[in-house]
Amino acid sequence: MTEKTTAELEQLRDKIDEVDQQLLDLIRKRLDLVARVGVVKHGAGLPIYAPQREANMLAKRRTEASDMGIPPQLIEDILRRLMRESYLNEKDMGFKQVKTDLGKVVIIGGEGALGKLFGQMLTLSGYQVHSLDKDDWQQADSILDGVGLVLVSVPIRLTCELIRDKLGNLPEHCILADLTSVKEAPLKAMLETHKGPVVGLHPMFGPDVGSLAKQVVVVCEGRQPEACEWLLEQIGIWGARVVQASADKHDEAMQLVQAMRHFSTFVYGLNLCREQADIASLLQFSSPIYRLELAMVGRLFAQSPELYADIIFAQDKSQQAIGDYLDNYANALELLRKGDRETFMQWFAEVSQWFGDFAPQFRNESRAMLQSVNDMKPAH
Ligand SMILES: C=C(O[C@@H]1C=C(C(=O)O)C=C[C@H]1O)C(=O)O
Repeated sequence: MTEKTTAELEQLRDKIDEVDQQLLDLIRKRLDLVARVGVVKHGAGLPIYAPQREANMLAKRRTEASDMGIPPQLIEDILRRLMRESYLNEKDMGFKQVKTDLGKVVIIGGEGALGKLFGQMLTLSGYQVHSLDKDDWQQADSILDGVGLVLVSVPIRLTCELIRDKLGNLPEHCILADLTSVKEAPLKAMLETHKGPVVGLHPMFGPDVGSLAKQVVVVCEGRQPEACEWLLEQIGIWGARVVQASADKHDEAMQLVQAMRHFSTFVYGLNLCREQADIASLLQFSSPIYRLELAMVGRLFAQSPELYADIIFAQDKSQQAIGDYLDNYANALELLRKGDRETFMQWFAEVSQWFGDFAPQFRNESRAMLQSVNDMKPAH
């Protein structure tokens, strides 16, 4: 069905089209300038992401927007979206190589998605990168000859055994690092197997990020941190923030951040499936927050069962965290069964108070997210 229109409306729309074309010209101009920034940064070895510059620029544009009767949040949204594009653009220019006399980088599991991403970033930074996968172990000696960094990026359940079985003979100066999402056990395996520099890394993002700008990489110190410093600087140049943590603290946080989170998402999906929910009609009735929630649950099941089984089953201690969740769920369900609204509201207030300033902060952050979920809804 064609939409209704009038001659006057069409005239105005022609003018809007002209303005949008001017916007395109301006965006092209901005992208070209950003590409030149990429070249300059590459030459000077500067990080792709410049938070101070962004904050200053956004503050100025917001004030100018206000003066012009434009909502400041509108220009901020537009600029943030453009800046996301800048990171991708600047990335293609390559990055400064922090360590020029490293020798080879060998990524074990370099054909996996995360291994590939790190391989790409290292190659863009001028390193000679080789991948060593399942079928390559006969040629391991030649692949590992002259290696300066070994990056282990294999499924969690294989990591420790692989380190112990295969990596006992690395050159003493070589850095041994891993990208596993638990840290205590792999770090222990690396320290026991290799005598040289060791560092544990956990990239807190999936392989589909496009650019590392603003992403977080957790770093757990192993041995000879001074020998690993260049690697952290290199990751910083890719735009990521390096967060130091002890392996046990990291793993403890992961019980909630990963194991519990993914497990409850899994159960949510399992429940929808077993209840035979009709997703298409749920979407029709969905509010933005429900759409976002369904998207977060659904995206889990678009990925590999092994990956999530690995993360959830990796730590025995996760059972405790997940068990506690079940207890709280059962207790809350009991209130519902008894019709005890009073206690429900008391608990609610207790949690609100405990969230403190985070509660309003999250409310603001989620408002912007929910609005963009609504913007992205397909036409019906
Ligand atoms: C273009 C730059 O790189 C990044 C992108 C920016 C942008 O698109 O305006 C601003 C700051 C940086 O995070 C820059 O540093 O100026």
